[in-house]
Amino acid sequence: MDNHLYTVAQLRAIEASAYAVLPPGTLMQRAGAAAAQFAMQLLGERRDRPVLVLAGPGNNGGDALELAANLADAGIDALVLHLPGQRDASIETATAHERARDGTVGFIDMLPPDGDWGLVVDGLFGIGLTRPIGDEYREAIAALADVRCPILALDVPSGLDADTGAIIGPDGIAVRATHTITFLGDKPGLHTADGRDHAGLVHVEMLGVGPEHLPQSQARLGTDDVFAHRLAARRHNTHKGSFGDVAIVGGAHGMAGAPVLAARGALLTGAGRVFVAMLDPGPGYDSMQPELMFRAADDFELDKRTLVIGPGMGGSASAMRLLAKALDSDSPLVIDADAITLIGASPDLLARLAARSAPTILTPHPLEAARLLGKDAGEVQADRLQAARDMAVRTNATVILKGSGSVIAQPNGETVINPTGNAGLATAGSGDVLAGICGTLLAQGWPAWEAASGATWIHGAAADLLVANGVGPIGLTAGELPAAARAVLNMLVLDAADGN
Ligand SMILES: NC(=O)C1=CN([C@@H]2O[C@H](COP(=O)(O)OP(=O)(O)OC[C@H]3O[C@@H](n4cnc5c(N)ncnc54)[C@H](OP(=O)(O)O)[C@@H]3O)[C@@H](O)[C@H]2O)[C@H](O)CC1
Ligand SMILES: [K+]
Repeated sequence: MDNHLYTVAQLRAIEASAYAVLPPGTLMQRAGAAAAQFAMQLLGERRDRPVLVLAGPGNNGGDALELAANLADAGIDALVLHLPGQRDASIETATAHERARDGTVGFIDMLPPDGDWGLVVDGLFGIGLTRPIGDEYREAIAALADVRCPILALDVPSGLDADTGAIIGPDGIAVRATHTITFLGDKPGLHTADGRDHAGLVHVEMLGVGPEHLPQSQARLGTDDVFAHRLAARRHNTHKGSFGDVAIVGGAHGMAGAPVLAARGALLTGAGRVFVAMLDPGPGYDSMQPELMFRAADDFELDKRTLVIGPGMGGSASAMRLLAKALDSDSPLVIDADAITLIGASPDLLARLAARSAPTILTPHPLEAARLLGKDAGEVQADRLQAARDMAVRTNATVILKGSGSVIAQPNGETVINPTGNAGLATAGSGDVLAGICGTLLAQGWPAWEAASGATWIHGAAADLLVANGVGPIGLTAGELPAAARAVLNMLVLDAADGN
């Protein structure tokens, strides 16, 4: 599956390269036709209902006018609110406007208060949006808040930054589409930050443009292809030592829950043995999961096993000492939570981290990433791909920047946006479970890149499985994730065995 993601600059280059070999207007006509076909699918049985088409000042508006003309030709009652602004339209947009006018497209100059639409199409702005949306465009978008029918965004939901998924601000506004048909290539901004909430289901339409026009992309949308080759069915002749040891290092006084959740995540995704090396003795056992082996962190052997360090670890001197030891070890390492914060505050620990050669994964949330990058969380969220890449370079490790559309980056700049998961993951302890799953995959010999991509995909798919079974997203708890992750992993292994 071509799951590449292209920047606006790359899309402009694709457009220009295709433009050079096609008659003028061809791309827009193809975009309008493809969008109209998609719109008809969304209308389904409701083809007798009117379709509202918002057409903006540029070529995104041109796509919308082409769509409206195609819908009208198919007998649909297409009503266009055309907001051309002051600028002169491009030739292809003027042609599209003429075609719409010459057909049976209706033009309205304001939105009826009680529009009973079968579908609304957002053709206000696409990749050309350069500043916050205002004036009549803002009013039109605000009026969509009460709409109950599907909303189809053309190319990009108007108001969203196609590169970052941030709403172009300050004080910006963006269309909340249920579906987006995006042209010439998929965009990172549709899948991370505010992208998932505003793009809805994304359909990529290449407009007949072949691979010869496509540049090398650095970013991809995650699929299980990235790690499927690592999924091995279990042979009968094995023992618990065959599947690697994982040790969770953390658990300062009063913070026993985090390492326990990480340990359960590791155990239920297949680690052979799971230790919980606690800074503070804590309860000394997990009654729900007696398989977990509790030890005192201070005299626990950190070498020769995979470590997940940070859950509930706090910031004490002994925590720093343990972290330094772990960083200097040859053990595969997952660094989470308080351990990231400690590294962000200590150039010495950062230097030890960057000097590592064993597989290393960091799993920051935006605030932890901000601390390590010396930025604020808002700057990290304003460009999540860049923040994840910067952090991977600075730490010389694979980074999972968590959040809606988690971004996985490695020092060479390669980036994946994870497509699985839902709002239910925004719950205490969810990140601990992810760190544990990362630990298990590293313990089974997966390289850091596949382990990070795989763990993030499985962790999100576990939340999706729970929601599909009526658990959450409201009230979904981290403690429910490990068993769901186990189910997802075993389904993936079966699929891989069946060659799917
Ligand atoms: N070119 C082709 O063959 C194809 C293009 N595709 C579609 O085209 C858009 C990109 O079109 P473009 O005209 O570059 O830009 P937009 O339509 O997204 O934006 C329109 C112009 O609006 C102005 N602008 C920017 N921000 C604002 C704002 N906040 N308020 C008002 N106006 C704004 C800006 O012009 P300025 O000169 O005012 O800066 C924009 O240029 C792409 O997304 C596709 O939908 C087809 O995909 C393929 C064929
Ligand atoms: K749009």
